[in-house]
Amino acid sequence: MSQLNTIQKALYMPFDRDSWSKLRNSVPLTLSEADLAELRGINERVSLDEVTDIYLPLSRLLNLIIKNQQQRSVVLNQFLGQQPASSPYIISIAGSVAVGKSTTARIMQALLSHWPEHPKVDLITTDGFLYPLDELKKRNLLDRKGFPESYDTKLLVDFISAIKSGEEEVDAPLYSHIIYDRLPEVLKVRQPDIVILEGLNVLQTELDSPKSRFVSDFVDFSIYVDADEDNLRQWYVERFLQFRDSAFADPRSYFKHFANLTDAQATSMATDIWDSINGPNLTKNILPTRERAHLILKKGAHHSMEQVLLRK
Ligand SMILES: Nc1ncnc2c1ncn2[C@@H]1O[C@H](COP(=O)(O)OP(=O)(O)O)[C@@H](O)[C@H]1O
Ligand SMILES: CC(C)(COP(=O)(O)O)[C@@H](O)C(=O)NCCC(=O)O
Repeated sequence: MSQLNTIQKALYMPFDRDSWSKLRNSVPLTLSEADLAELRGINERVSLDEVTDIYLPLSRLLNLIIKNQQQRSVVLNQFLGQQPASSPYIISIAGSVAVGKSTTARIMQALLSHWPEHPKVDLITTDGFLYPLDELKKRNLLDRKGFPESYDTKLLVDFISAIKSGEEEVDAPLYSHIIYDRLPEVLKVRQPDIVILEGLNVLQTELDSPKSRFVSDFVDFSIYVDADEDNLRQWYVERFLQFRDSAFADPRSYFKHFANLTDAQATSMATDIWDSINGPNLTKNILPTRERAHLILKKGAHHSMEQVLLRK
């Protein structure tokens, strides 16, 4: 198990995989292998053991926390003599590029929506809030994608505020890794019970004005998916090689000229992108937000979760 740093010792209770998995307390395994196949994202490596050992206890914990929140609304009802306005429960998932945020988010979405209450769970990714490609070019930010200044943070904060206010319908902008740009269509968010907001920037507080609000002001429970940089670089390179064989081969792909790279060329290009953009962004802007999360999931080699830190 990794050693805790000083701040982690102060704030978190650590669990190794074995002790965390026991906290599942017989939650039924609600996903079949067939369901899992849908969730595996780009490569098919998520194991059923990972879901049982890590994600089912997490689903149980969130179920208890959310039920507790509902109790609070019963208390408020008694106090006010009227039902308080309803608003969705917001879970955020942060972490480096290629750590597996979107895979984690999709597993959580599936598990949470399988609860007996069948909550409506919407998944939003913050890449939709990157400035459109033309705007990034205008601002000379093409080499800074993923850095705080590459996001329209005001749009993101206004969006999450509208969702939390319980507005009937809110539009979420969508990003495409194929065209490397915002899509013309939007996702209509219509009063879900739970929202999972996934992105490397969800715990960040760098905004333009001191009066600004942060995404975290609207988030009820935050998760940081953590891994050592050597693993992250390797997963980034592996995903780049997979993209070369799939997404880059799409004629609409912004990177279609990469489709014919040899393994060695693609590996060297992905390593360069990591070392010049995603690695520095991790060190400067993402990793420093880790200890703001309510829960840290620490992955070891092969995406296997080896430690869970839960806020005391
Ligand atoms: N639990 C997992 N087991 C195996 N592979 C995984 C797992 N989570 C993610 N991956 C793989 O790691 C890479 C990055 O995952 P992804 O979810 O796209 O990351 P992010 O959204 O953080 O950029 C992808 O190739 C994905 O298939
Ligand atoms: C769009 C992103 C900032 C989002 O990160 P992700 O959702 O993959 O974690 C990232 O995938 C990205 O494009 N980074 C810039 C350098 C690169 O092409 O990887």
